[in-house]
Amino acid sequence: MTHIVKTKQLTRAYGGKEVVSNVNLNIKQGEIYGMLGPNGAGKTTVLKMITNLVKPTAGEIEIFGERLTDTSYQLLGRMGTIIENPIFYDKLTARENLELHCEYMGYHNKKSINEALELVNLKGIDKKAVKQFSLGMKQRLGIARAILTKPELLILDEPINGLDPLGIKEIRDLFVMLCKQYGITLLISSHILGEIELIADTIAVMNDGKLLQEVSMDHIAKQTTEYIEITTNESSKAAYVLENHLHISNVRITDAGQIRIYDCRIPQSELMKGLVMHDVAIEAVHKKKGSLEDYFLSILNGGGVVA
Ligand SMILES: Nc1ncnc2c1ncn2[C@@H]1O[C@H](COP(=O)(O)OP(=O)(O)OP(=O)(O)O)[C@@H](O)[C@H]1O
Repeated sequence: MTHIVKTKQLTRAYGGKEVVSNVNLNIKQGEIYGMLGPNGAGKTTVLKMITNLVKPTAGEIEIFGERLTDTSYQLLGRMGTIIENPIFYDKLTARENLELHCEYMGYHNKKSINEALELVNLKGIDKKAVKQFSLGMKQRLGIARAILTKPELLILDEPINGLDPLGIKEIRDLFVMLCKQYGITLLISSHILGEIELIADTIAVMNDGKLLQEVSMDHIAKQTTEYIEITTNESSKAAYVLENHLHISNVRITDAGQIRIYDCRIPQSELMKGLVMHDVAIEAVHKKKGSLEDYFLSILNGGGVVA
């Protein structure tokens, strides 16, 4: 599959300290690529390098198959971006802001303003001054501005910051639509897993300037392991019986005192029978699947999940 963005050993240092170290991203055409990591992980710096706002200390960036240089204006013209909070002329209306942007970009297709306003659901209030806009409306206007020139690649830094749940859903649906219907590749950063797990095709996990993992959501779905959870008031005794009498080795007691068995081949009826025979009172037995959150926490904590 063609890669829209590729970074090779991308590195940026400030005052001798690397805030992005040897990052290799591979963003495929037509996908939603989520960059996930806690505040300060280096996500914004990576996005700024990809959009030529910050120069790498070392490494290379390839966009649309071409190497990004100081003079890659054409490549940049094929992208739409929101890096940090979008800034507008507050006294001007939404439409006037978009008209100015078109002029600035040398893009003279006035029809696209209507289309963009419609896509982000701002058509009815395009004549309002931006200073009267809520944060969510400004965010949507930012997206309208970013898609105005019909970019092939949309780069959005924390686009869901500060939105309420309804606003988040609207924006999320918009992203999926832009990707699926318009074939736009989206690169989205976030520090909140829940914001991108529902839409991303691939996720890059960053921490402390490093890329810890680049992994497809399909792969993650297969990796999130199943386990059997037993609820009992006698967890130590239950664990002892499971290990020593039933010879099950992969047993863990959680902080909440529940027992987890990471081998789902053992029939639950057999487990219950064995425990009851050794006088362990059981309240419940369930088969469960590890959450995505567990998976990402294990990556951030240096867990051994390998893509
Ligand atoms: N211009 C700069 N000068 C010095 N340090 C900087 C500069 N820009 C970023 N940094 C530092 O680089 C590190 C990564 O910052 P960056 O903004 O890329 O992280 P982030 O993952 O986007 O987090 P956030 O969501 O908080 O923006 C931080 O420690 C930040 O303080």
